This record gives sequence, structure tokens and C-alpha cells, in this order.
Amino acid sequence: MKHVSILGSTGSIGTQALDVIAANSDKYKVAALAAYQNEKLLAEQIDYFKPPIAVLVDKQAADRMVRSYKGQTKIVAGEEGLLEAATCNQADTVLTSLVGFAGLNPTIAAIKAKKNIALANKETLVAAGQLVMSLAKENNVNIYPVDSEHCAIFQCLQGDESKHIKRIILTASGGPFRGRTAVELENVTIEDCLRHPNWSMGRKITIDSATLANKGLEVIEAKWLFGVDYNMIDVCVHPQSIIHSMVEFIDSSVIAQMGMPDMRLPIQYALSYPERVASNFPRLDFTTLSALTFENPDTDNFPALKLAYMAGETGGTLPCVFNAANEIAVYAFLNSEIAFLDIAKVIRYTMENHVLIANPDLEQIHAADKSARQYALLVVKDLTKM
Ligand SMILES: NC(=O)C1=CN([C@@H]2O[C@H](COP(=O)(O)OP(=O)(O)OC[C@H]3O[C@@H](n4cnc5c(N)ncnc54)[C@H](OP(=O)(O)O)[C@@H]3O)[C@@H](O)[C@H]2O)C=CC1
Ligand SMILES: CC(=O)[C@@H](O)[C@H](O)COP(=O)(O)O
Ligand SMILES: [Mn+2]
Repeated sequence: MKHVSILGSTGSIGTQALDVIAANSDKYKVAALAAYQNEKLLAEQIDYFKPPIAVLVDKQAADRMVRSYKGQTKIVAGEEGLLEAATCNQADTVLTSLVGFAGLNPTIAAIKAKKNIALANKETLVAAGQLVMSLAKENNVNIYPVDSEHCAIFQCLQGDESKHIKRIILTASGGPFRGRTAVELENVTIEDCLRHPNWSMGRKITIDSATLANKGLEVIEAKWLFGVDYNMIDVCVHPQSIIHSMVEFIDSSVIAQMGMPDMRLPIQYALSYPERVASNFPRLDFTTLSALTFENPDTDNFPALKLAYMAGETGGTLPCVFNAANEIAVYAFLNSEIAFLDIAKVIRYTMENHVLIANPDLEQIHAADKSARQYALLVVKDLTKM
């Protein structure tokens, strides 16, 4: 039996993880649930899964829940609650399915408490990959990728030494605007961006997919998870999202992992590894697949991917700055403050303004995140005036 703390239980990954756990109650038990403010859904999850601990980071929402809740679960508020859920004795595994840089501290706390990590929160490795991977090694903790591409690569590598990798090929859907020019991207709406062709996900990652910043974050995530150089990570646009990623080995053999686009599979694999668990997830029917196609990403019209490579190759605090600026820009776009094409501009200007620290410690990473957010907000303000 694995005991899982779910940070971000009310989100897209969190709810699908709970579907997997409910379908396999002989294998998994919920140790803790944590959300930001969605008290209604969290209350339903508490009723069903009866975890020892539940957290609402928003203190007012947590206060309301404490006043109305009559059951056995301990309700905790705030960032401290998140850390308690990440480190509680009842858990052996922590699923990091909260969104953004907020995932970093609880992930580090979980690693220090020797919990295995099922990692959906890619922003953690983007902001602090070196530090998090070293801590995991020091504490003898495994990090199992949940992100579909990284889970695919992890599956492709089973039984093979990483030294045999020639390159990793991350597949990308290309998002809802694949093939469009910058002029055609000028006036796209929030609703257009939120219409991902293949995946139903949270709002932030869906915008990231539309700008290709998601693929940029994933390139950096792959560097840290698989210990490869950036020149060994390629991105290939595959609009059908059936091949979730590939590994080419030194003998030119290529192994791909395929499946219908359904996040329950990588979530379940990350929880069940090294076992495979039977499922009723939709199956691939090759007779109805008309074509699997591939093309190069368009980094001229979608520059966020190029900026991510630049940030990753430079290293130090720059990937953290890329991530911080992107978070500010995405939420500014979702608040109708800036246009779609401004997202990459906010990232670029914030990166250009940054004074690099080559080997940052955690405090320096937090400082870089904070100052990048402040600068990115100024850029947003300037762009809003235009
Ligand atoms: N969705 C997907 O298919 C995939 C997602 N990922 C990654 O997984 C992560 C989660 O994505 P997704 O599920 O789509 O996101 P959602 O926006 O759907 O869910 C986010 C979850 O995190 C909680 N949350 C948000 N902010 C905080 C915070 N500051 N502290 C604590 N909890 C917080 C939310 O709580 P509340 O509901 O109360 O606001 C919610 O439970 C992201 O890093 C994303 O990049 C990776 C691959 C695929
Ligand atoms: C499901 C998943 O892992 C997402 O990160 C997905 O990859 C987004 O699709 P894009 O390829 O469009 O970024
Ligand atoms: Mn992905």
C-alpha cells in the first residue's frame, strides 16, 4: 500500500490522481490533500477519501472550513499546512500537482522528509533543478515524472543506462495556434488560447502550451530529470499527441512511448512504478489512426521556446527568471492586461534585465524569483499603456 499526499488535489492533475486512487483503493491511500482555496471540492474529497490531514492555503477559506467541518480530518491553513501535508508521517509519496513556483518549498520539504516525489509541478525543476536533484540524491529519494513527455522518456529508458542516450525527442502538440504567423496571433483571445487541441488541463499550463513556453519548461525539466545536456534535447511537433516522447540511443535505435492523451496513465505509472497496474483507460486503435505527423517547432513566431533554451543553457538563476516572468505574463494575459504576443516580450525583457548568479542557493533562487516578478510586473504595466 502506498500512502500519497496530494498537493493541488482540486486541480486537473489532482482530481485525475484521485480517480486513479479511487480505482485502486487496494494499492493507494490518501495521506493528505491540499488545495489553495477550493473549499467546496476539497470538502467532497475529504468526505470520500477521509485523509488524516487536509489543507487550504487561503486562510479565510480554511477558517470557514474549520468552523463548518465535523469529521476526523485535521484541517490546516496556510503555507505551513502545505509543508505539513508534504512531510506528514502518514505519507511515503508526495504528488506535487500544485501550479507554479509555489511548488518549490513543499517539494524540498518533502524530499528532506525522505518522501518519494511524483512530480507534476515542472516549475520546481525549472527554478531550482540543480538544487532539487542534489537534495533528492542526498536523501535517497526518487523523483518520478508525471508530465506526460517525461513519463514517456522514463518508460523508454527502463533497463537502459542513461549513457546510451544519443538524444531525447520531446514531442509537442504545437498548441491551438500551430501554423499561425505573428500577425495572425496578434488578436487571439483568452478563449482561443484555452482551446487546447488534445488535452484538458489547468488554465496556466494551457496558455503555456499555446505560447510553447510549456515545451521550454519541459526542455529544462528533462535536462534535470535525465541528466543530459541541452544539445541532446530536441523538440518535435507532433499534432496528434499519440507519441508522448522518444529516446534515440547511440546505435540509432529510437524507442517511443505511445498512448491516448490521458493524464491518468502517467499519474498511475508514477504512483505504481516499478509495477504496471491494469486500467480501463482508453486504448489506442491503430486502425482508426489516420496519420502520425511530425514537424519542426516554429520558434520565430513562438519565441518562448527559444528563450527557454537560452535560459537553460545559461543556467544559474536564469531559468528561475524565465519561469517567474512567464507566470506573471500568463496571469496578466488571463486578466486581459496584455496581448498574447506580449507574453514572450515580458519573458525576454525580464531575462535581459537580470543579473545572473551562476550557482544559486535556495535563498538566491527565492530572491531571483521575487525580483524577476517585480520587473515583469513593470514590463506588464508598460505594455498595458501601449
Ligand atoms: N493538467 C495537466 O494535464 C498537466 C499539468 N502539469 C503540471 O502540473 C501542475 C498542476 O497543473 P494543473 O493540474 O493543470 O493545474 P490546475 O490549475 O488545474 O490546479 C492547480 C492546483 O493547485 C492548487 N494551487 C494553486 N496555487 C496554489 C498555491 N499557491 N499553493 C497551494 N496550492 C495551490 C489549486 O488549488 P485551488 O483549486 O484551490 O485553486 C489546484 O488544486 C502544473 O505545474 C502543470 O504544469 C504537467 C503535465 C500535465
Ligand atoms: C499533458 C502534458 O504533459 C502537457 O504538458 C502537454 O504536453 C501539453 O501539450 P503541448 O505539447 O501542447 O505543450
Ligand atoms: Mn507535458
